[in-house]
Amino acid sequence: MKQLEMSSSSGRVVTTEQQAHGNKPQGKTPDDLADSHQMRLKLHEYKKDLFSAPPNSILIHACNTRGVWGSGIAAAFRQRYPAAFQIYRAHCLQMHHQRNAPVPTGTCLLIPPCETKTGAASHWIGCLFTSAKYGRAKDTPRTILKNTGSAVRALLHQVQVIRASGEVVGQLVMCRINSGRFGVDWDRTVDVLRNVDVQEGTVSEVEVWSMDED
Ligand SMILES: Nc1ncnc2c1ncn2[C@@H]1O[C@H](COP(=O)(O)OP(=O)(O)OC[C@H]2O[C@H](OP(=O)(O)O)[C@H](O)[C@@H]2O)[C@@H](O)[C@H]1O
Repeated sequence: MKQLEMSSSSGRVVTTEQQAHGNKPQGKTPDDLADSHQMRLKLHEYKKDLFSAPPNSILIHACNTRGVWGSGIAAAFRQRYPAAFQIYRAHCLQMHHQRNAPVPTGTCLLIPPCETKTGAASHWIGCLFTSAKYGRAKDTPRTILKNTGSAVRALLHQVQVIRASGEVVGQLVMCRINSGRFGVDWDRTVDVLRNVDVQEGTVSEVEVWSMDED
């Protein structure tokens, strides 16, 4: 069940899941107090073209684990970043094995700027594996949302490690992941993203750039 935070009459924050199960704790437990101090990922939404992000930004999109950037924004990525596509494809088809050991969903592949064509943008590309397959065989919205939380946590961790190594990694810029071909309402993905826990002093903000009409 979707966990929506809502205030009870006593002012304590409970979840719809607790309500559904008649679980009505009386006061704040130590876990609750720790949780209330937990920082969450901040999202800032803009009406902008993702591909116009500044050099070294990380452009983030949702991917299947089958090595296909076939349509939607993935196809635009394949056209603009053919070298990055080859890295994604090798990750899916050579580093992993489709049948025996596919790329685990809920993980992320972060591809450094690698295009050599004159004029190519120097963007990192963050591939969030939110569904195993694509098209009619895509995962259910519930599974895609679960995978999204894990994949974003994995991405934030990778960015932190890379920055610590001294590499230049700019801002994180995401499209409205899952909201097109994967068929998940954008608002549901926003709920998941806003619940991703972050640590102080680490990456804690993501910009969403989309040209979609609201
Ligand atoms: N050309 C373009 N330029 C700029 N923005 C564009 C655009 N085209 C669409 N958008 C927007 O980008 C957001 C996400 O919409 P998308 O449908 O792309 O992605 P998604 O995350 O739901 O699904 C991922 C699966 O889509 C593909 O599937 P296939 O392989 O073909 O099966 C992949 O491979 C994955 O597997 C929405 O806001 C769209 O308005």
